[in-house]
Amino acid sequence: MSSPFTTIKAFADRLESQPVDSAEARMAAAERNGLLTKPPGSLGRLEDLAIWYAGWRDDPRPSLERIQICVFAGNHGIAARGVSAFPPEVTVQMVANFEAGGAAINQLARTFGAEMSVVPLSLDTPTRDFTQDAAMTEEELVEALSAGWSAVDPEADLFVAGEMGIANTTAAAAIAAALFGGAAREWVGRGTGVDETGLALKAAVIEEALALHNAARGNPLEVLRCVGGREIAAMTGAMAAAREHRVPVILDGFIASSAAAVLHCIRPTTLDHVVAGHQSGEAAHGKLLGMIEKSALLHLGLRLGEGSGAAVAIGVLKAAIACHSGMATFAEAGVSDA
Ligand SMILES: Cc1cc2ncn([C@H]3O[C@H](COP(=O)(O)O)[C@@H](O)[C@H]3O)c2cc1C
Ligand SMILES: O=C(O)c1cccnc1
Repeated sequence: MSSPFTTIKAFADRLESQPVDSAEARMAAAERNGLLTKPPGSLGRLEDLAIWYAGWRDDPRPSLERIQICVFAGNHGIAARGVSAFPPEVTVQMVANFEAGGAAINQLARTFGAEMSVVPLSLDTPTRDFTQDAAMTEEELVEALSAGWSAVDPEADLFVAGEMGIANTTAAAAIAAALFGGAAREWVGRGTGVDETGLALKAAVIEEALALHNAARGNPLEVLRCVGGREIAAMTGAMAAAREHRVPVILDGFIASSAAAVLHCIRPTTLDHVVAGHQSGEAAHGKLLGMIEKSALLHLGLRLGEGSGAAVAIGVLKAAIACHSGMATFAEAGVSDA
């Protein structure tokens, strides 16, 4: 499927009129939840998850059959500043690993019954070093948003966006700092494992970028263009497309959350179809989730990306839906109600 926009403005306009969930299905699911053979509220967040999912699928007794994980890959000019513990050629090497089935996300996709695809985005042309120039031109941003948009299967019943891009925790932290303010130091983390000097370098690089791109602040898509990356923009486009098709999304870690934050800052309701799968070990992820008003399902200390934390959370959503749609009601089971 191709994307329905060819300009940044047309993408932004598209966000103005996106569908909402089915209140009828959501309310019917809440009613069903109250009839199931368990003390009220005893399945905790699983109950909320099933009801949320039912609303987006327009089905009070939904199932989860067609799960899509899409891993977007991009290269970053900022990698040349030494902000990652790994060299930039790892991005393309990991793409080959995804294609061969050898990465963590391959195993998780198989474990949770998801279809996984990889979308490399102009890997031979890294974004520009955003301390010197905007990371992307307008055309490049539109191309990346479109690639993400087009990657979403409208027939999927759940979508996860993952990413691979050496140095992208620096881009994600720059986006977060530009959108939400605060010192760069508060938004940086160790990514692939940089030391204290590396952390200080990341913060310094981001401060330089914020000074250069100060005019972009207040315009979330311009922030994405100036300090983001192709795979991050693709995740933004994909999450918006999922909303267009009423496909619920499980959000991955810090980098995916920076892509989601762009949508949140355009309008917070653009993330109503999104649930946070996990809180990653990247230092500022908890703070970023707070900014986008999401509370993570899992806290496992993962700090990988690739969609891995979201993939593990698919298991939680499956558990929620299995209970909600499969359990007997008090009347059906002949169990005495309170
Ligand atoms: C082998 C390998 C596999 C990965 N899979 C995801 N990432 C993760 O690490 C990168 C972000 O960290 P930084 O900003 O420090 O470069 C991203 O590619 C992210 O997806 C990986 C990193 C490596 C080295
Ligand atoms: O939270 C993430 O997305 C993350 C953290 C560290 C490295 N790569 C990704």
